[in-house]
Amino acid sequence: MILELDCGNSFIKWRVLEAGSVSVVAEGVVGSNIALIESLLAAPALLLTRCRLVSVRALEETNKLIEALVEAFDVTVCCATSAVEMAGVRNGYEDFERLGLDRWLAILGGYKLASGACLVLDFGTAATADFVTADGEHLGGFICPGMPLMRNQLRTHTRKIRYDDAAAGRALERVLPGRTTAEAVERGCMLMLRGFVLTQVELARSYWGDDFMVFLTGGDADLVSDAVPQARLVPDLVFVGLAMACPLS
Ligand SMILES: Nc1ncnc2c1ncn2[C@@H]1O[C@H](COP(=O)(O)OP(=O)(O)O)[C@@H](O)[C@H]1O
Ligand SMILES: CC(C)(COP(=O)(O)O)[C@@H](O)C(=O)NCCC(=O)O
Ligand SMILES: [K+]
Repeated sequence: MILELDCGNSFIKWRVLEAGSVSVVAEGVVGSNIALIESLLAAPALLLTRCRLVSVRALEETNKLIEALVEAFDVTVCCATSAVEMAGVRNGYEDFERLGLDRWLAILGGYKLASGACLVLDFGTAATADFVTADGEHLGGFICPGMPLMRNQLRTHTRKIRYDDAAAGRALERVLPGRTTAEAVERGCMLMLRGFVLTQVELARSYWGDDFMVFLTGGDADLVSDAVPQARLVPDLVFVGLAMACPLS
């Protein structure tokens, strides 16, 4: 079985595939290396032989995780790395290694699924947008704070914005003007993200007319999906690209 990991700034997304197949045997989201190992040990009947991973974390942190995986499961690990060009896509960054690896993999996945021009939007700790033309030219993209960063900035830089997670969860059931602090902040930040999305779609339309696909991914993608009904919500888009960057024969 193959262990796949997407190590973002806030969470590690993991899943296990049957070797030589696309069927997902187990999956989860965890907050730390230790929690990952514990979840994998707790999952029944996993026979891990290989692992592929992408990380936007510091090298030292990623290496610690790899060591822990090798020690616990004796897996062979393949780490996705940057490239100037892959699967028909040319990295648009001046310095290709500076483009976040999660973005690069989501771009590869999006271009493959679209077979044409695409706009890839990822809503994690940060929110990112990336533009790829029909002939595989990555034009670059945009980065702004995602939902967790926006709400935490308000909580830590004001005296009176304080509310708990339960109130935050309830607040997002509707988008009427907020009548509590939780509602006002949670809905305000969500509308910021939706505004970001609409701006990106407008830009893509100015380049390509209606001839492009929009992909939404990342843990908070469902918060914006109503704003772009034409978009495809692909929660595992980074994993699609990961399989392309780390083929395991
Ligand atoms: N099962 C889940 N576990 C944790 N966070 C989740 C989950 N589903 C959605 N989220 C949301 O996803 C966001 C984090 O997105 P993610 O793509 O994992 O970020 P990153 O890649 O930066 O670690 C959080 O704001 C959280 O509210
Ligand atoms: C933009 C990101 C912080 C997004 O990370 P995430 O929200 O998925 O944890 C990450 O892709 C990154 O660290 N990129 C390097 C800078 C860049 O892409 O220009
Ligand atoms: K991510």
